[in-house]
Amino acid sequence: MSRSPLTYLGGLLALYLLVPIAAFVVRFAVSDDRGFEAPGLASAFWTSIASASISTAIIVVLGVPLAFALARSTSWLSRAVGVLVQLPLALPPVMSGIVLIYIVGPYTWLGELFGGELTGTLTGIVIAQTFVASPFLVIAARSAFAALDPALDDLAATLGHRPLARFLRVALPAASSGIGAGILLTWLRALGEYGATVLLSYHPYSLPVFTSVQFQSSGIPGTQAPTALALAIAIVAVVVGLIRRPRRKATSAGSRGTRRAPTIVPTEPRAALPTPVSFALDARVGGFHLEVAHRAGAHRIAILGPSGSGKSMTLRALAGLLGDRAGSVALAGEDVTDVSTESRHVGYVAQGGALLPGRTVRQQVGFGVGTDPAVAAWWLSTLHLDGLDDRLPEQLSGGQRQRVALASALSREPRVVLLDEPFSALDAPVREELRREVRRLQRETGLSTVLVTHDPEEAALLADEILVIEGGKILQSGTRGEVYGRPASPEVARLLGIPNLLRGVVTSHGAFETSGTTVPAPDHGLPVGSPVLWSVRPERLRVVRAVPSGAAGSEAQAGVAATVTDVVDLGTSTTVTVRVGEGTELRAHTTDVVELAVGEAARVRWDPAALSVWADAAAGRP
Ligand SMILES: Nc1ncnc2c1ncn2[C@@H]1O[C@H](COP(=O)(O)OP(=O)(O)OP(=O)(O)O)[C@@H](O)[C@H]1O
Repeated sequence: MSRSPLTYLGGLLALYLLVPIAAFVVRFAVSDDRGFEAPGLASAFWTSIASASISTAIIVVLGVPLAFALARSTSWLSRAVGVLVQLPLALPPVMSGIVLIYIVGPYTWLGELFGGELTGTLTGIVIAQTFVASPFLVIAARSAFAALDPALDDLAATLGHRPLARFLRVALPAASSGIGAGILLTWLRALGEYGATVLLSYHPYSLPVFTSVQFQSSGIPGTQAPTALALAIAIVAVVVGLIRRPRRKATSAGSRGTRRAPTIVPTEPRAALPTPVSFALDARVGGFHLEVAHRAGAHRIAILGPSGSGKSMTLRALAGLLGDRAGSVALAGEDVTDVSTESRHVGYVAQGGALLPGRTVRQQVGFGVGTDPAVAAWWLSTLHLDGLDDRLPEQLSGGQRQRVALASALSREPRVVLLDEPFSALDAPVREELRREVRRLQRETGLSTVLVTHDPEEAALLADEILVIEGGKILQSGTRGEVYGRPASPEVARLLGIPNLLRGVVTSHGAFETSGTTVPAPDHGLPVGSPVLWSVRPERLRVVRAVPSGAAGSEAQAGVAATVTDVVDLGTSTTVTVRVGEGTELRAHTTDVVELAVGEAARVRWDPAALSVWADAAAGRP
């Protein structure tokens, strides 16, 4: 162990906490009369056990829903309630007893209603303990609920589960370890409660009150037995709290023994009808305004945009997760704006592929309301998940998790699947494999998809229609060919990842000048002298070795003179960077064998029709 000052400081506190207990244990061990025969001890012990258990049960039933509500809401009311319910922690317990007397004392309205039975009884002890111990559970459970991934609730909603089912079947199990620790702490606090109890119910004696009475009547020796009992309970409780549920191990198909799941014959889902998604969204979340509209012509669309552009928000709105005020949504022409998420029959694979904690792969894919187990089994097999049925999420690789998330969404036979950057966290080979898998499913099962991505290649691979968005607004939408072939603006070209985005000035209707070089271009209709931005896709450029002027015909001299500045061999293709004119760089991409070297003179050629040209608004001229 390191001997830093921190170790000594921490050790000092540990000693301070342990030495008194050790001193008591030594005295207790050598004592002749430990006082276990004292009248009233057993009754005080059982009174404390019973009252602490009853008050903990009350706190759990009422406190867990309260903690859930506090964790989910960000309203000022919820924040205020969150602070107020912690007050009994800050109030000295005796004062808690005093404030309680104002409500349940024998001469209050409530006290009289119950014939004075709310004080001086077991009920009184329970009331005192419940008041003092509640904050322990509420704080622990609220933290446990707040730590849950909100995507789990969205996932369960899109799988058809209503709010109460989501609370009971998703949130509660996922937060159970934090809540369990809170329950233990609450029970121990209730058991040890003295200050409020002594004011509300001096009789019957609880263990702490009995100990105090013993101390006053017979001094320290009479307190040994109750103290030893309390210490034993505390030790047992701490040990119970430390025991972790054994982690379930993955079991192979052959090792499940007699508890094998019934064999299900996989059944292919019904043929899916192409479901184009049209929408007109207008939603504000925080300070962000999403205003996007699209009338779909295809049933495979991609939403492409930079981080924070509103892609996920669009997908959440399509799933109904932003409520019906977020704008209108139609699936295959049918207006579903007023249809709740649970009934929309839209599959949703959240960013990172959220899976339900503590549930096996088989349970995950069968979790959707109304899911046919045979169809779920078919998707497990189709997505190559055979043999992983009994694995828990943490026992899966990233690619397997993503497949399970997809299988869960598909098993409910949704009309359309919303995929939020489904492959972003995967390494290149797995990403490539899964993309091909989804593409195959689109082709073979007629799967309708809305894909969110910031990867132009992925969008092109998995969608026929592309929406490019930025800042919550659509920059361009259209077919893949339209968007990729003719980016509507320099911003779109940038988001499509086209590296050759350059400035120039129009010199004639078929050309402009960039860095002292004349660039052949399509007839753009801009007046001579206009500043322009232009771009050309790297794969549309061809770089060839320069031949000495006069050594060959005009064919060899075609294109623009350039110098090779970099050659990157990517294995199956090559990227060549060249400098043209006074420092402008162009990047070319080719699958041909490249024999050029850095520093070599070259000529770069392109079909003028391959250039996109825009008036450079930023230059302040038309
Ligand atoms: N609950 C929220 N409260 C306030 N602002 C939010 C909330 N959720 C999202 N935003 C903001 O809305 C904008 C759009 O968020 P969104 O998650 O849709 O972006 P995105 O395009 O999916 O980004 P990324 O690619 O990084 O996931 C962001 O600026 C984000 O900060």
